[in-house]
Amino acid sequence: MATRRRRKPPLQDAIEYAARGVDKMAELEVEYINSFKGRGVFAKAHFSKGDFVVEYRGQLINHEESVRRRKTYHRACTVFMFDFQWKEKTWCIDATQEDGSFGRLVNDDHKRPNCKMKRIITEAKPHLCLFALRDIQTGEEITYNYGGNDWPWRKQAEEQSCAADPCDTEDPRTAEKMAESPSSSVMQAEEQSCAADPCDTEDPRTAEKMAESPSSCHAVQ
Ligand SMILES: C[S@@+](CC[C@H](N)C(=O)[O-])C[C@H]1O[C@@H](n2cnc3c(N)ncnc32)[C@H](O)[C@@H]1O
Repeated sequence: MATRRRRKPPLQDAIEYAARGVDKMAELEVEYINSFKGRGVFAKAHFSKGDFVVEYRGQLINHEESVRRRKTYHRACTVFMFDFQWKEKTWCIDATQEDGSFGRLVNDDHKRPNCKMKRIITEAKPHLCLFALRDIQTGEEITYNYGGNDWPWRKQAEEQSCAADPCDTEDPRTAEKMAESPSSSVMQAEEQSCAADPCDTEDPRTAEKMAESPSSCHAVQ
């Protein structure tokens, strides 16, 4: 009789990947989509609702340092800086470096995202991880809602979908709109809790650390 492999609790899975600093290479791939969206991350395997998908990896820096860096970076790069709350302070994952990691290449979908960004704590450090909001089929693009409402590409995507010619030609307005983009990210991360997924078994280290942090959602505004 065939035995079904027991699914690893998603929080435990995320903690292990975060500790190793690697991505799910067998289950994810990066593809170039078009000149409007750039690259994106796609599922090479099925993900079940609640699964850990990928970490938004980068340098963990404090608020002062993120303010300083934002002044020096090109504005288009600041979209790779993800602010979040931890221990009643604002922190930032700076993923501006092209380091080959997948999380930084996940695109925004504010209408029908298939993942949600959550904060986990392991080894006394916060990590931002994407978890599946629903089952994700092989071939689907991994997306999450960056939050906010004024990301330039959202308006442009609507304009494009109304346009008669949907062909993929470079739009000079993109660069302009990117330059107008907000200088600080308004993406959102909430804490991954075991209650969110009844399949999770509690990691004592994490639970302990999570208890230290505020229990509310971590809206980044
Ligand atoms: C964090 S990066 C994501 C990876 C990016 N696509 C790339 O190739 O480097 C965010 C950038 O991706 C693009 N992007 C993200 N979501 C998008 C969407 N839904 N439609 C169009 N462009 C999007 C925007 O240019 C944005 O500045």
